[in-house]
Amino acid sequence: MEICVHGLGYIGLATASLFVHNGHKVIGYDTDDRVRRRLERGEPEVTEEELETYVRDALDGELTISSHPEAADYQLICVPTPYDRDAGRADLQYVEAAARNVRPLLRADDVVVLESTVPPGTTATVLSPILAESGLEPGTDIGLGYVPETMLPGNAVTELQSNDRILGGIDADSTAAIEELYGTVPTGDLRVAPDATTAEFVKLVQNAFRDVNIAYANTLALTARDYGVDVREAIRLANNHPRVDILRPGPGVGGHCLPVDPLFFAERSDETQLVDAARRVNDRMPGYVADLVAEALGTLEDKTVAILGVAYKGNVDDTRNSPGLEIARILSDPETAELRVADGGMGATEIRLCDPHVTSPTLELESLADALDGADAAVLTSAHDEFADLDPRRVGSLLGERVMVDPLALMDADSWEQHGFELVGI
Ligand SMILES: NC(=O)c1ccc[n+]([C@@H]2O[C@H](COP(=O)([O-])OP(=O)(O)OC[C@H]3O[C@@H](n4cnc5c(N)ncnc54)[C@H](O)[C@@H]3O)[C@@H](O)[C@H]2O)c1
Ligand SMILES: CC(=O)N[C@@H]1[C@@H](OP(=O)(O)OP(=O)(O)OC[C@H]2O[C@@H](n3ccc(=O)[nH]c3=O)[C@H](O)[C@@H]2O)O[C@H](CO)[C@@H](O)[C@@H]1O
Repeated sequence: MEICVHGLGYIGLATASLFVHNGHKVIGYDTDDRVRRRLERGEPEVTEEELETYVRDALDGELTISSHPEAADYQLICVPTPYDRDAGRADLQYVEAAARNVRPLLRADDVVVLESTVPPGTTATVLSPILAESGLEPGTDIGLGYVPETMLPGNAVTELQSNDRILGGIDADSTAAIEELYGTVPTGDLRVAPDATTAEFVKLVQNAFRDVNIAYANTLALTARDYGVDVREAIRLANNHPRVDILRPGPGVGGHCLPVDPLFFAERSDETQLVDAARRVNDRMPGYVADLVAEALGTLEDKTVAILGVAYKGNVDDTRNSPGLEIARILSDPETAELRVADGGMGATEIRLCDPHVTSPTLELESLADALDGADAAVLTSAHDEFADLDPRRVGSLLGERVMVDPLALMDADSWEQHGFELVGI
């Protein structure tokens, strides 16, 4: 089957490659010239090793990069859907633009599939009317539906090929046509939703579930502190119950899915208080960690803090909504520092950032040794494998003061304390 994929970012490129690897011809279109040029040269901007090889193989095969979208049996839309905080809703401009690009290419019986994460109802009420302006009616003349992507950054290829797929068409024929396409690739089970809106809802349900569960763990961390209880030990014990499975507290929830997708629920419902509260709890965590740093140092005035990890989680290079960067921002803001430190530190704290996975041209990152050299405290904010092996002797010889803030509990507390460290956890 011929497929045209709109959007060749993290999801679109992986999806295009998945179909190529399973015998389809895929035309890949991205509005960004730079992205297209790199791909035409066979150089995807992908830092996950396995995914990079997977994409390169597809580019060597039947994945053709085009400067314009082309007619195809299936049009797959994998464009960004950011959250517009001022407007308080999803920004669907990229989905709408892709729909307008698809419109003139449509032929009877073609099928349009949206994979981007969207508020429930988007396929039926936003995408469908734009496509209908072609003169071909979705559900009657062409197929239309929604298939969310659920692969985990850091384990992309495995999950791309093994996760169950939810799919929902706007009518039974659309669903059947979408099932026919996704049935050709090795995934887990195909799970048919009653309609596209349910499939959209389920994607949000999964991410909000995780966000709420992490918020619960973070709430427990804050509460346990008031009772002098070790929260990780408490969660470990609680999780022995057959129906309890609490996640891990940490310095905050980053990435561009978990901090954003739950907000899409609120678009057409006033009943999202629990999900909204979870967002607030998780958003509070970087500030809480910054407070712990200030508390451990007594003052932030003239202090130097090394933030180890600006990626939003371990072993990835994505810095979107990164807790580490947010902690750095809070600590380096003199006004915030003044508010946060009992004896009123006024000078901006010097922040040194280090991350072995991030190669961002816009961030000044230092080597581990430079970041730690003479610093008053280190804060471990991404669970990179490289940090798990940190040697307290080496870190102690570099740091000015032996203060290690470890909100992810990566370090063995006993061993670091034996080396004279004040190890601050949550
Ligand atoms: N990254 C993830 O882990 C993940 C997982 C599941 C779902 N999603 C969802 O998938 C969607 C895409 O996310 P992503 O991470 O791939 O984004 P991305 O920013 O990595 O890539 C999106 C690409 O789409 C291109 N684009 C924008 N408008 C276009 C248009 N009209 N036509 C063609 N190309 C266009 C952009 O230039 C960009 O290269 C989002 O809705 C996201 O929420 C992401
Ligand atoms: C339901 C689900 O699983 N969805 C996944 C999610 O991918 P993700 O990479 O965003 O998810 P996480 O790995 O959970 O990380 C998020 C943040 O939460 C922090 N965290 C995590 C666990 C914990 O116990 N305590 C924490 O504090 C962690 O450090 C990081 O900052 O969304 C993608 C896009 O929709 C999906 O495709 C993908 O399936």
